[in-house]
Amino acid sequence: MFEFLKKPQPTDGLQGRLLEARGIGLELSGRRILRDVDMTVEPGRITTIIGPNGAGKTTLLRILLGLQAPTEGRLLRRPGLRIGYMPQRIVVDEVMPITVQRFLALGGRAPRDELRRVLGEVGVSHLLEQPVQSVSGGEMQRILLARALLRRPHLLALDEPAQGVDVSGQGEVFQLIAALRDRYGCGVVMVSHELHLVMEAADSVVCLNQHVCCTGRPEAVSQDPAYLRLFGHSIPPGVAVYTHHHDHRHDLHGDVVKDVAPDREEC
Ligand SMILES: Nc1ncnc2c1ncn2[C@@H]1O[C@H](COP(=O)(O)OP(=O)(O)OP(=O)(O)O)[C@@H](O)[C@H]1O
Repeated sequence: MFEFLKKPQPTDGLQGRLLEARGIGLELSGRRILRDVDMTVEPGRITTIIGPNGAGKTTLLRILLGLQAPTEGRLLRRPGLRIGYMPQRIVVDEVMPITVQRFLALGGRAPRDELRRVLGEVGVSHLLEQPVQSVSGGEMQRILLARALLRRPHLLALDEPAQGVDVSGQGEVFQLIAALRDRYGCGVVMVSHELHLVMEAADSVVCLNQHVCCTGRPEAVSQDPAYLRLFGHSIPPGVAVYTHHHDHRHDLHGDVVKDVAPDREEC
């Protein structure tokens, strides 16, 4: 944990929110990663960060969680906030096979009943004794989600929770997240590329491209000119458009879409 989070964090003006970022910026090795980002995360609401590849979404999430120190701005956190974090990827040792039970217990003490409970909540309690190396990509996402629930979080922070899940299963993952939010009464902050599902499932959307291009309710964001410039279909062929996961290249009107971010200054 970084020193700046060990110091008492200012909580003035949080007004019931779980987290608030004010003017957050990050420069690494002389390169601007984020600038002047304001956003809030509220209890009982799903806030989703979207944006093109390299927009700084994962980095912003890590800053919100205190895993990365910003170089500018202030972060306000509710005192005693318990966070369950599901990272974008996790390295599983192929040489030392461990069961799902052992894997979930790595973070600390957790009774077997508790492990079974969280796995049950995400629909994979049958995997408890299975080697973690043998589970499918979609099952692994659920196991990581279960791991994030172990601390009975006030805030669930999810980095691409539907990554590696086939299209038909992605909707189920989003429904599951909404159900967990209802069950735990927690806030959710997540990063996602599944724009169609985000627009259905989020209470609030932050469209990021180094800075906040637009933010608000999904209906408003999906009509915003900045959003349409980044993701819209009215963009001429050949202009970079991001509608899905970064490994996918999209063919717009026969033109290969380039895998580079659009003009960052203008979103
Ligand atoms: N530790 C680091 N040192 C230098 N540059 C970094 C570091 N971490 C991230 N970056 C850069 O910051 C930018 C934002 O990365 P980040 O992973 O936050 O983007 P993202 O929006 O989550 O992208 P994606 O959609 O591809 O996952 C990238 O250009 C990345 O190379």
